[in-house]
Amino acid sequence: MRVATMATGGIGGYLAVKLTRAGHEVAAIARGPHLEAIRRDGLRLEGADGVEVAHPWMATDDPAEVGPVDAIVFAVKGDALEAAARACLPMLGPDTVVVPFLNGVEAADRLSRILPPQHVADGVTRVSTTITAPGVLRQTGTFGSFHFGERDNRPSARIDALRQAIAATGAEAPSVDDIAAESWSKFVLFAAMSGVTAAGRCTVGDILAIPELGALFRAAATETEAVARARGVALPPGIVDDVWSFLNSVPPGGRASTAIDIEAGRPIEVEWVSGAAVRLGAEVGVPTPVNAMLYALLLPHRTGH
Ligand SMILES: NC(=O)C1=CN([C@@H]2O[C@H](COP(=O)(O)OP(=O)(O)OC[C@H]3O[C@@H](n4cnc5c(N)ncnc54)[C@H](OP(=O)(O)O)[C@@H]3O)[C@@H](O)[C@H]2O)C=CC1
Ligand SMILES: CC(C)(CO)C(=O)C(=O)O
Repeated sequence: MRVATMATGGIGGYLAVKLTRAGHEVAAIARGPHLEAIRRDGLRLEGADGVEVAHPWMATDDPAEVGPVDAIVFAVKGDALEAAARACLPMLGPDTVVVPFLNGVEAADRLSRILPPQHVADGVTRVSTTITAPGVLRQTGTFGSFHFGERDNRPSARIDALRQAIAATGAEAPSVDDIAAESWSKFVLFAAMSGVTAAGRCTVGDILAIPELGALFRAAATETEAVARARGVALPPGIVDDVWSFLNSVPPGGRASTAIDIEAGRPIEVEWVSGAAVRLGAEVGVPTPVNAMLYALLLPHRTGH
């Protein structure tokens, strides 16, 4: 397949390495020193499968050089979505699928305001990866799953092709019956994990070990579950217990990417995570006081330092 990663950070870079090494033509969209390093040395992933280096088919900051691709793995931070989406336009062919893996539940709607909606699918990932130096990515833990589908859940050859390509690399890419339920299930986890680990400057191990923090996490997750159900999302029963169980698969020192970003002084996605839980709850009359408190505590750090 010909796949573009817009862009080639933690998520896009992880898939760029895996798909390139599996023989696919990957156009890695990146910029600045990160792009220079990828061009010079390739992209290095230090992770669950050891050290893997890949030299993508193309590495560029100009999507017009790439031309139409089969699929775009769309993974930039929430605040960068609009500009990155506009930059994707030259890579759209007649049946190109754009799969967003951003945290939060609003990326597909936001993309559909910029790209022709028939190109936009929806997706969610559970993996923990970060850029540690130009051209270098580090994965924390061993989990790595990618769940995606057409927004109306119809069968789709283009989704199946990308799913098979990712699954063949050893990452999990199961078929998805209800992508909205999948996205919101991750959001129930992530809004709580992001809010608590970033605002509390703590780890998943702390959440599991300190009953007061565990209760805060569960209260935040319970609110987000209520928001989802009020919006008509068919979440599985016991979702808060499920996300609690997921915490046990994260290494004790693990944190949400929001917490890693805040510590590094980078902008954080608070508007699209805790802020979205509050905003989307208010739209359907569901109070979210715990998420509102976490949102308020994180707002001063929104733009990094
Ligand atoms: N990393 C993780 O473990 C997980 C992340 N997610 C979500 O995935 C999304 C992406 O996160 P992640 O991969 O970590 O982000 P990163 O910050 O690692 O990567 C994003 C990259 O996009 C680049 N970029 C942004 N806009 C453009 C552009 N217009 N042209 C070229 N490059 C651009 C950034 O460059 P620059 O630095 O120059 O701005 C950066 O290198 C987020 O919503 C995140 O919450 C979800 C699950 C896990
Ligand atoms: C919680 C986690 C690690 C799961 O993939 C994540 O999404 C993030 O840190 O951004």
